[in-house]
Amino acid sequence: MNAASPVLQVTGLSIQYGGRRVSSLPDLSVARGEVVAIVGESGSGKSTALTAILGLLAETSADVSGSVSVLGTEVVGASERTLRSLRGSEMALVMQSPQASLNPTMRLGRLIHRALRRHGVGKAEAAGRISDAMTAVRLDEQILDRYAHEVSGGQAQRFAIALAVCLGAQLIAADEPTSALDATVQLEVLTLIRRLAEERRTAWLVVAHDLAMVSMIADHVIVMRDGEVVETGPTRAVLGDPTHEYTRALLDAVPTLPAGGVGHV
Ligand SMILES: Nc1ncnc2c1ncn2[C@@H]1O[C@H](COP(=O)(O)OP(=O)(O)OP(=O)(O)O)[C@@H](O)[C@H]1O
Repeated sequence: MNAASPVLQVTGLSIQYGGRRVSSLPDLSVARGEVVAIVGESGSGKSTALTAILGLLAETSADVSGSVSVLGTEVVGASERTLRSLRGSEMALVMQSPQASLNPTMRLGRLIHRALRRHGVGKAEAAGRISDAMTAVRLDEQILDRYAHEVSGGQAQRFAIALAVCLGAQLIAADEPTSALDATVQLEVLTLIRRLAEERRTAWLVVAHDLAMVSMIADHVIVMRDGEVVETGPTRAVLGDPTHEYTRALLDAVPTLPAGGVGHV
């Protein structure tokens, strides 16, 4: 692996249930500092692709073929041990509903300390890492004394991202990371994603159905329909001048794109 190698390289990924192909990604790479979005209507196969990339379909009835390489380690067919070592320290998942993804019985501080301990980070180093991650996501450390239900949705989502940053994840996969949040908080989380990509060189793979959001943060976009990629390319090109009628229909369904058209937050 050299610095220019992509963090994530997907080739010929196909996921079937009972012989029916529900998702496929022929070719996808995400480099350091890059945000790639997968868009499409409900049921187009976005989340299935994301979960396969994270190795989360390994113990299910899904038939996964192709190759998913995260920092040079193959995910498809990998042992649970290999997947465990990748999760957290190399790749992390940020879910749609942050509060639901955080253990409700633990204060956030205990939760983050426990995650670090599980990844072999000692107490002395943990304090520095937590403080650095909380600064990165602009959260006050006082929040660590609270439980997940005692913080706002936006704070919980920032905390979920802080957890990934703290563990050193270089690839963060996010499934609809802002759709459970209200509009102003959505913008804050989008700005955070973009900033972490730029400042920390984190690679992001974001599943979304909201094209306005995608236009604000993504460098590249992949448009999926019925389990197949119909269009892919730089965000400005795909959303600014779509070649496929399905992409055009998705764009037509967006009530308002931000003034000035596509561009980063
Ligand atoms: N465990 C499963 N068994 C059988 N089919 C499944 C399973 N999980 C997902 N599917 C099917 O795979 C297809 C793609 O679903 P997926 O959740 O990936 O779509 P999506 O684009 O992420 O949609 P949404 O935005 O609603 O989450 C759907 O037709 C779904 O019914």
